[in-house]
Amino acid sequence: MANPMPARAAEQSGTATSDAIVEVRDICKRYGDIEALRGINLEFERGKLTTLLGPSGCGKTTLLKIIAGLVPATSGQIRINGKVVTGPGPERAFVFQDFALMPWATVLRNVSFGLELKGVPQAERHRIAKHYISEVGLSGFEEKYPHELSGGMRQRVGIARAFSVNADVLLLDEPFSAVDEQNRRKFQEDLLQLVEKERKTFLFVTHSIEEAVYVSDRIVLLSPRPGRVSQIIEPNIDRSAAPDVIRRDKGYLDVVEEIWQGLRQYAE
Ligand SMILES: Nc1ncnc2c1ncn2[C@@H]1O[C@H](COP(=O)(O)OP(=O)(O)OP(=O)(O)O)[C@@H](O)[C@H]1O
Repeated sequence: MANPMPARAAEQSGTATSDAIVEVRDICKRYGDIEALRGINLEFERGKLTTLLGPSGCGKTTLLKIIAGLVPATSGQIRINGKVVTGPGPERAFVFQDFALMPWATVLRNVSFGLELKGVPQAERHRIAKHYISEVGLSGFEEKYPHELSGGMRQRVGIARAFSVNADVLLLDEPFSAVDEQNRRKFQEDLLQLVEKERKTFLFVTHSIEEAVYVSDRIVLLSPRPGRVSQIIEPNIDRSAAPDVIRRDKGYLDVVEEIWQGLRQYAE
């Protein structure tokens, strides 16, 4: 069911896709004396979900923020749809670890806020926001405030907000880290449905190998600091199978093990 590409072949295809929406070219990042990233070259294809995985501190969040235009690279270049990134832009939406919701605003206002900033008239932005609130399973919660929601529900608000602005690229930094395992699995299913339905490009950071293999078209393993691309794996999961069948599938488990072995060298 899961058929990982040999790392070398995948590495080549990982930097030679023709339909790349995001291009990362020779990115290096220093924070003072700390060298966080060194010589990162990657391309991200339209409509695919790529996960960044690697030891703590290897620069996953930094890379995501550089792509978002929230943090400048020390050297190198990011291109989105061929255009060089100089700051944040409407074609990219960042879903933060803590969701960054406005506590004083309702779910509806939070989800439609990006559209409000763009000057979209209220009726239109509420129509769009309600559509995505429903897509993430929060219909009926439009008038609730963030403190009235569980962590998982707040996460859904963050995702609905990212979808509402109709960004081509969604950058998700450990979006499921604050929710329990049951909800996490539900979100993984939701995420896969959204990837299929919306044809957006997803860049996803997680610490969970299982989660990465379950949701990703491609997994980029980064080495410890300074982060470099150490391996690219394409799990090739047959998503037509039921979730519990996939999670028990030998091919799926083999990819999980392969990645674990790849990362284990850094833990020892
Ligand atoms: N604003 C900053 N100023 C100084 N150093 C920073 C800053 N942000 C990150 N770093 C350092 O850069 C390195 C990479 O950090 P980053 O958060 O990108 O890693 P990460 O792989 O996302 O980590 P984790 O998995 O623990 O979330 C770390 O050593 C971190 O301490």
